[in-house]
Amino acid sequence: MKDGLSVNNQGPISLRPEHPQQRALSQLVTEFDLDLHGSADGVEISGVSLSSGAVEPGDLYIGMPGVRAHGAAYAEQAKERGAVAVLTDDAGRDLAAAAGLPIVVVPEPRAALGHLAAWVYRTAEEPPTLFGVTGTNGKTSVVYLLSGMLAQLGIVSGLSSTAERRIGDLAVTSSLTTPEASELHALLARMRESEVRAVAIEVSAQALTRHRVDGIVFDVVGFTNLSHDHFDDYGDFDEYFAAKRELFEPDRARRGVVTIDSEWGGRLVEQSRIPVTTLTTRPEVDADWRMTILEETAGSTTFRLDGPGDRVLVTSVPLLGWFMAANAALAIVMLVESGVEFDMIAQALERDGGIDAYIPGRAERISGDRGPVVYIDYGHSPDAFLNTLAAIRAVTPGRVIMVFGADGDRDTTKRRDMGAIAARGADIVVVTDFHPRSEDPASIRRVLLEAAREAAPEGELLEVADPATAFRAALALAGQGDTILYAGPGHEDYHEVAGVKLPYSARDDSRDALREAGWL
Ligand SMILES: CC(=O)N[C@H]1[C@@H](OP(=O)(O)OP(=O)(O)OC[C@H]2O[C@@H](n3ccc(=O)[nH]c3=O)[C@H](O)[C@@H]2O)O[C@H](CO)[C@@H](O)[C@@H]1O[C@H](C)C(=O)N[C@@H](C)C(=O)N[C@H](CCC(=O)O)C(=O)O
Ligand SMILES: Nc1ncnc2c1ncn2[C@@H]1O[C@H](COP(=O)(O)OP(=O)(O)OP(=O)(O)O)[C@@H](O)[C@H]1O
Repeated sequence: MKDGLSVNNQGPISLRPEHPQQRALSQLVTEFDLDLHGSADGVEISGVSLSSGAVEPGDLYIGMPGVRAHGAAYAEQAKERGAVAVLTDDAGRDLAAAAGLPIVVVPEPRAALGHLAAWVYRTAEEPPTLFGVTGTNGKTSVVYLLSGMLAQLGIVSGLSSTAERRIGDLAVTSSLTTPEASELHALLARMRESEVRAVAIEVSAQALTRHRVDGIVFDVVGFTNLSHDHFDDYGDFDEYFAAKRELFEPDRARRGVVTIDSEWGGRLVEQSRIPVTTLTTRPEVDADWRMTILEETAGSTTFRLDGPGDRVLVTSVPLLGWFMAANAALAIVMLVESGVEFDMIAQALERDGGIDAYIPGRAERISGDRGPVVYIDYGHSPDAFLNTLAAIRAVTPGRVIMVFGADGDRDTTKRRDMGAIAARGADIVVVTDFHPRSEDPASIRRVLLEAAREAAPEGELLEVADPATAFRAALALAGQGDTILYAGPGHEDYHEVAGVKLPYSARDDSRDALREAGWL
């Protein structure tokens, strides 16, 4: 494949090693004491894939049971693309038989995948410094802030986030927040080829529940916060928290940094079984590290970080909102916990006049010097709305206009809170569609509109189904001094309606709208 990029028919391109090493299937079977059917003689594996469309020659194809299909049913397709063996469960053995490849049977392929992929790609041998970030909001931001500061420190780094997987200038768009373990270990192997010395990885609750980070021991893990999201996957806060807490276990990480602004941070410190350092942004909370906001503007946030042993640093992030400073502080403490000298960090940031980081689609300002300020954001939870709206209000002399929707086929219980928070925090609310997927878009809008109307009966409320038209409606109402927050689409380049991904980039289209209006 061109430049070592592989095409996956179920998602975007993924990064795999350009010079894969071969390992004998027989050795894998012995090392993991696996149940082999067929002969492993002379079979050499050079990669692992769980999607038939992403298989490359030499791959071990993982036939995994899924929600819609059993992956073993695609074993013949995998063979056509060059798979040399199949790993599946009991139910998959017969399904995969027609491919005529050696079959390894394990009770639960997903649970075996991480460790097998680590072995095939040799990612446990001399790994780079590994940072993992979890929490409801702020993961992507912390990962980019870590990556930005690592570059400022002269350390070659890579990252895996909801937006992109990135190695230096090479970036591919992500489909999942945390990739499946086969893809993650392939990415790490590719990073090793590029002599990456540190990697920042966003770890979702689903990744922990679904074994996507198995086979990895993080050097430092960080926790941002926990608020209402993903109650479709986890029944309540306790279950959701328990999934995230997994990252703070000795088999997953060596040290942790926990933001203890919320009750959940405190609980994590109590329950964590690895050594943790604490961070707060709240004056009344006692913690090892403290972040204090010094100045907030529309384009940057200046803060002070105080740590043990009279360590003090004053710096800024080129991003909106106290929470971005909190994310930056977390990233700095994670660097310190990984062994980087605090003074070196302070010197690099002072030399460069602050933290150098660009985060695609996170409160990203797309407007120019004239006209309303416009931010495109990825926030899609009540807490993200609350924080971003408060940050915008603090720097907006005029009116705050918010455009948003709620995604279909995802946690429906957060919608009313999203509608109410938007109506209370903005002067004008424009409810639009945002990935309705298989749901009726009008019903989603109705819930948001009703909640918004109840929360702010006097507020100005518009309903515009089409996102591009909705943004233009907001822009028509905005002038100099006003701010538009378009929350939801962030970095994304599609709008998913009834199972079809239609091309739509809120960033590009909204820039076009600003041009049409003469503001750019
Ligand atoms: C509910 C869930 O976790 N689904 C994941 C699951 O899909 P599935 O069970 O439906 O798979 P399936 O379609 O039945 O197929 C079964 C198997 O056959 C394989 N197959 C299928 C068809 C084919 O032609 N060839 C083939 O090989 C598939 O690769 C799969 O291994 O396995 C797929 C392959 O890895 C994942 O992409 C998919 O994640 C979906 C897209 C998803 O939305 N997951 C969400 C819940 C998620 O993980 N989100 C978190 C958090 C995000 C956040 O913080 O906001 C994340 O980390 O992204
Ligand atoms: N520390 C924080 N506390 C509260 N809200 C935050 C914080 N950091 C970011 N946010 C809000 O959440 C939005 C999403 O940020 P970010 O993408 O970094 O989070 P995330 O955890 O990666 O979410 P996802 O996994 O869905 O991408 C931001 O645009 C902002 O509105």
